Amino acid sequence: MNSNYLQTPITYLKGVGPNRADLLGSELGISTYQDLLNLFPNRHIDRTQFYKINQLERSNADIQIIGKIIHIKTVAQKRGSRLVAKFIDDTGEMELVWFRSQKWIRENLKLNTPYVVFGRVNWYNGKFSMAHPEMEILKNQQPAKRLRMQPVYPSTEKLSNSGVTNRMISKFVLQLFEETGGLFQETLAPDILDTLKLVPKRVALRAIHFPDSQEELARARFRLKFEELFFIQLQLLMKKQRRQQKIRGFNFEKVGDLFNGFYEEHLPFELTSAQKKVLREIRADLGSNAQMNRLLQGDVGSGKTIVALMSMLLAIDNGYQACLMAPTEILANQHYNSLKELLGSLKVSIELLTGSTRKSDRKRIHEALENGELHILIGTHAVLEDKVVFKNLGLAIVDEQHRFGVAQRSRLWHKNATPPHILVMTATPIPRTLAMSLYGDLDISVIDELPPGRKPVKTVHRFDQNRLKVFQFIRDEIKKGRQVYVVYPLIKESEALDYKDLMDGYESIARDFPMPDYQISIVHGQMKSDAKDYEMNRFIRGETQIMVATTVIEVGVNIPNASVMIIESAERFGLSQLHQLRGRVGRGAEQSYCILMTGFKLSSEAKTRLETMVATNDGFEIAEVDLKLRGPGDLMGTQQSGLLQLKIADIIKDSDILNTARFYAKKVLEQDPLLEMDQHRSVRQAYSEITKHKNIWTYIS
Ligand SMILES: Nc1ncnc2c1ncn2[C@@H]1O[C@H](COP(=O)(O)OP(=O)(O)OP(=O)(O)O)[C@@H](O)[C@H]1O
Repeated sequence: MNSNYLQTPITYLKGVGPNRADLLGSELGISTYQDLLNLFPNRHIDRTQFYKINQLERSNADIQIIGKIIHIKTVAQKRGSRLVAKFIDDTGEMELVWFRSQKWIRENLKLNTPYVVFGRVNWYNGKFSMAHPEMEILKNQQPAKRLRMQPVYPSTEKLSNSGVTNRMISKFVLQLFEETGGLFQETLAPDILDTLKLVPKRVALRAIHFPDSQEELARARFRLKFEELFFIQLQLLMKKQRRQQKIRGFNFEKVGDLFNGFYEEHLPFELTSAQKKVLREIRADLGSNAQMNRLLQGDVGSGKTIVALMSMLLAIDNGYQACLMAPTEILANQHYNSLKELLGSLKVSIELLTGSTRKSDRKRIHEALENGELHILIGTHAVLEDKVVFKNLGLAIVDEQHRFGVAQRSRLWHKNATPPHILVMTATPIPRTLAMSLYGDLDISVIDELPPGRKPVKTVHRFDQNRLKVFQFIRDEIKKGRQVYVVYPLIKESEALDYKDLMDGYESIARDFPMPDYQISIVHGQMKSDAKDYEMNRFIRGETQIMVATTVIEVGVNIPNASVMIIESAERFGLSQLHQLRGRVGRGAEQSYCILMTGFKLSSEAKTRLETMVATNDGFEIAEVDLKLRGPGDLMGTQQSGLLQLKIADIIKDSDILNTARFYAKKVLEQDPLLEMDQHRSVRQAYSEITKHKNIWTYIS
């Protein structure tokens, strides 16, 4: 059947008509045959199973029982009356109850006749009862012909008042199968179907709506999940393939004097083997003639900065410029300072460009970039402005990509006629399955080892009541020469309130830690950036011992002497944010501590978050829990990707299917990069429909 047929407006389906079509459109977003076909049921009610009355439990929903009515009475109650029937089977008795339309029911109910009753069971007044059951007379010991597994469509339970009922949708879908004959085109290649024993498309579509058994439903679901993930992977791999074939990158052939000189003379420590491995991967990319698009994942404090710097040196050795873009001014500043320090006496020019760079400096930087005198530019998104023109940008590094989004990444691409190599660094560990579906078009490197000698941060959860003890602990640490962060939550919607929390907190800390013995810095989002810098720098230089801050401090700040992180109202933070914050300590040789402060009242999810933080320091483990708690849609950066609006597969639970799908998508493309072979005809057709409609579920016919 051709795909145009399925684009027929739903109003033409028999029984729908314009009014219901409007309702379907407004309530469920269904406007074509295809939309209806793709409205997969959330679940099915299994009408193949029967209960006995003595098997009932207090809250059985959607169950059916065979029995008969032996007695009917009307019971008066405050408002109106109710009809009560005594219903028995060979194991016990229960009540069937009606509150409305009793006359008609009373007249039609038959005594001592076998019925199948269906509905939700309640426990009321010491008895089981079922209100307003669906009823059907049992003929020849068999229920009359009906669906064995009844589909329950998404939202229809909520919508029953709007006139869209579940029964109606299921009738329309049946009608759709009738009109189309259910002859939907296959979309997968025959050998994949064979090897994985997948059911054909038309069978799967029928069975996802109207299965005859649980097994049939499971096979249909598996096939459709596989298909969904397969085409997502195929898309990502095709994109990557196209990039590698078409877009030639700058070729950084040589490992020159700067890189070698730095490695031999300026490296302040031995690289970890994970850092070395990642550098090898990056070097291989840069010298491969293809354009690099690599995601560098490394847990907090794993040492990404040095990897970034050495990659930039490779660019400069080969006559190109490099830039590093950070999400906040504080971070850009910090990168600039630490890179400058690492470079020491090496002959490399480096500048910082942010929103607060003075006009005259800005002009000088622009000129030096254009004439090629400037080797490395560090900055915020100010780097993306059109006025910023490079002579030959060879490598662009983006720190903390989720703050930038894909659109900004692509602006970097267009800074040259030939796109620069791109390295995206993130400290938010992304579980592998998710990374694969999100960044399948990027290559991934992981620094999975911390520099030696790091002691894991000790994390504890304390209630606000114990604040005095916590303060005493802070005093002791400060006495030992350490520094302390106290962080307050910041939630955009109530900035004023947050600000008040922060200021109250600051005052109370100032009372308990009075000058001149203690000096306190404060940094928050509403401060001007030079004031922020001033306060930051006092803390960095060790002039202040306590830093009171909002989450502006969250990413990337590197002050090894700070060894205590107090997080106020810790229940208000997400897991990955808590982990990021904790990552600000434990960066030096001293034992560090993270103290999560909360009140007594905690939701169970908040408890899980706090327990997870106390139990582990491993960013990947934390990311897995986070993903389970919040779902992928919420994970930073995934919203824009659009890739995760999965219809049937679940990126976490179906990670095995995802891996299989990726394996086969790869295999198909290795064999047949342009999908030209006969055996891939169905895949090719489906793929071109997807790219046309930008939605993998519109090609389904
Ligand atoms: N191989 C190493 N041996 C010893 N110390 C190292 C090593 N690599 C990095 N460091 C030090 O570890 C600290 C953290 O490194 P860096 O700031 O690069 O971490 P990061 O990966 O950027 O972490 P974050 O994402 O939390 O900012 C720095 O003080 C750095 O000098």
